[in-house]
Amino acid sequence: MAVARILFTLPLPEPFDYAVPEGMTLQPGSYVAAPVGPHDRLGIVVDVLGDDVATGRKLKTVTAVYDAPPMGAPMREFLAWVARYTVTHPGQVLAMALRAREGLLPSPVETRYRATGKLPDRMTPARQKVLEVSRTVPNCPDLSRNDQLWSAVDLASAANVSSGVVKGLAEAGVLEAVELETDPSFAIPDPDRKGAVLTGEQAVAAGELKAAIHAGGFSAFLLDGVTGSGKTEVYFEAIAETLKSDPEAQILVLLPEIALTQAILARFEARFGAAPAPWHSGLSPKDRRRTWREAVHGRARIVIGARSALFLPYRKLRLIIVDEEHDTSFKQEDGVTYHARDLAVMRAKLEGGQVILASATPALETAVNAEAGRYVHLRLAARPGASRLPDIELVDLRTAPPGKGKWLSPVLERALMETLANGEQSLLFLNRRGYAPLVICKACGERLKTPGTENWLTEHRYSGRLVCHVTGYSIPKPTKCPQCGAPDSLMGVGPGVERVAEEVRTLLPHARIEIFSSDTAQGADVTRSLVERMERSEIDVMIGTQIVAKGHNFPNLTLVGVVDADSGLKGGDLRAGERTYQLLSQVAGRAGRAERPGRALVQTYAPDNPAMEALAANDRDGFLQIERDVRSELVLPPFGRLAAMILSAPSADLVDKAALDIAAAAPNGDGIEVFGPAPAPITVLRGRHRRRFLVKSPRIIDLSAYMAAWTARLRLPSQVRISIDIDPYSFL
Ligand SMILES: Nc1ncnc2c1ncn2[C@@H]1O[C@H](COP(=O)(O)OP(=O)(O)OP(=O)(O)O)[C@@H](O)[C@H]1O
Ligand SMILES: [Zn+2]
Repeated sequence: MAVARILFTLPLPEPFDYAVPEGMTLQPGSYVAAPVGPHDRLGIVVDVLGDDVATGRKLKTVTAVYDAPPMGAPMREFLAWVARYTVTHPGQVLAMALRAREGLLPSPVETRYRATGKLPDRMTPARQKVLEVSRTVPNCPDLSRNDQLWSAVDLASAANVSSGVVKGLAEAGVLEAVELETDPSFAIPDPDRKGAVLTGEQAVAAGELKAAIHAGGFSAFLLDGVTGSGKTEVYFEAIAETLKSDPEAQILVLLPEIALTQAILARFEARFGAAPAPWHSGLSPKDRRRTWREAVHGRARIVIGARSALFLPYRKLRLIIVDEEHDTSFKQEDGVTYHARDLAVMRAKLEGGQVILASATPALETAVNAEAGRYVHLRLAARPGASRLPDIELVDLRTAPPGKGKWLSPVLERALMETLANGEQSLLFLNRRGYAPLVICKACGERLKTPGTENWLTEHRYSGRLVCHVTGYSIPKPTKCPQCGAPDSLMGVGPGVERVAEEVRTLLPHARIEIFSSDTAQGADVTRSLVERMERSEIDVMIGTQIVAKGHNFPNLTLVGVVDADSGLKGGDLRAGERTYQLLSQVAGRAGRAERPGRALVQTYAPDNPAMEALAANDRDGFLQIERDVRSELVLPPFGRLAAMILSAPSADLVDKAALDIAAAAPNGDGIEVFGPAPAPITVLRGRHRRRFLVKSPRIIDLSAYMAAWTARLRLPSQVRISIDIDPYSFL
């Protein structure tokens, strides 16, 4: 009797041995169910051993094996690598790969009906009505995909008859029952359809990618092109080449904020004649199960998704594209913390495929890797056709301040009026949702916060509520101060998009104005309609948060105004300058994407900040050079390593006491510095008080191993939880 070593989707430190029953064939990667305690649990086989291992042991037996292609060795290696790197149990990482386990079962089927063309021997008015509604669908091989077929219930209700009539017609052979898969396969993309005629430099970049795909084996590329230079068109060529080179190849495209950028799906469909398989947190359980199953069986050829799509167990992943690779939403901060860009490179390496990191403003980490020759550096310096990069001007708010109670300086006001007069569109960017980011009491000075935390409440006029953007806590706006009881004393301070919209309405009373933020664009339909109206020039001024910054092509947009360029520079974040530069050049890059030239006006109180100077001079490489010098001087990433340990407990006392014990247990290590404990970036989250240690080391040190050794020594009360964040992105 063989023995299977099984890793479960549970936070357990190691796999367990089980007896394989007679007649069951397992191999490494097989998906199985086996008893753990009183229940059957899902797991994968990591190894199959001979019967000598079973000798003298009483083993439980594997219950069932699922009918799915076993998880491949590169994927299993990937999961093990991630567990080690992120200092988590392998079973927890496995659970991320098996998020839609219902996809292990075949698609459910439902019975639908087609009219065969045969007429009933006896016609009645009720039967007549059914025949009028139902369609005569020819019995072709593709029938199982046909969504024009009716279910019995729908057909009966559309014909306004009882379902007995439908049943009778089916028995008489007039209608035929067809079993339809509830989760059909995705249409197969066609790589031979015509793409754009590439410009010279686009063709050079595409040529290098195709050559690498043709040669096979791991390679990594930085596709570095200014906004609107056609990076998407270039990676479409790489996708087409991959599809052509291997009839089973699968391609993963990672995009930030995928749920919000529906336009890209339409672009894929136009290019390949088939919509890609989507994967993101907004999918229904049914769609999730469908994409998961199709990825596992290798039938989803192009998957486009958010960071977690990297953990799908593809059957044959050949190419990964990380679009907007600098985007911080690729960093997962909750649970198993990881950066999808870094993991994408590792996954491609283990799969022996290619990875393309695309950006107009690469992360410093990526730029350094490209310079060191670890990535092939492909550049696109120009926009195709008549389109030019926008001029970026800084508006010094110290010398040209907005009027009292306003947020737009006279320079920006004039530009908005001119743009409207020219029949062109403007975009105002402000990364603050709601009306005002802070509410204070005029009588007593109280700042309204989420109870038990230091998080300010944001005023939302649209909904009449005060909302905490960190915890989600929200209340109707009180009519009197909760602290001193003064009536009508609460006042919103600072600008949010709603307040800026109010100001623009006063300035341009006849303009069509819309707010685009995650509050107004709830759901894919609303988002799509906003984007389409903007594309068709049915909106004159759009006021948006960072969700407008990415991916959109608005041909008639010629003015971008950045309301508060400095907001991202506050706080002691290691990447604050870099992030500000990236976000602002991306927003500015929305202007002038078609024939008409665009410009960007950037309001700032810090025009001599290096990020602002570089932005105005369009000197990205100069900016990266300064960042690089600072970080290498301070031995910060990518020239050194950082890790955080976050501990939390239900009370401040408990967490502070645990922090002392944890500090005392920190192992000594050459060149390793431990800072803290300090309050974590979010001090109180879901009722738990949080503290943080920050660990810094030179590059050559295996910081994951250090953190693992540290946590292994700890014996903590059960109410105290710790989590490790290797290469953290949130500070203070
Ligand atoms: N060779 C070409 N011929 C015609 N149109 C092109 C060509 N290359 C790009 N375009 C068009 O130019 C616009 C910008 O291209 P694309 O979106 O691929 O650029 P991008 O570099 O990915 O932009 P961003 O940095 O904003 O994401 C698109 O509308 C695209 O269809
Ligand atoms: Zn008060």
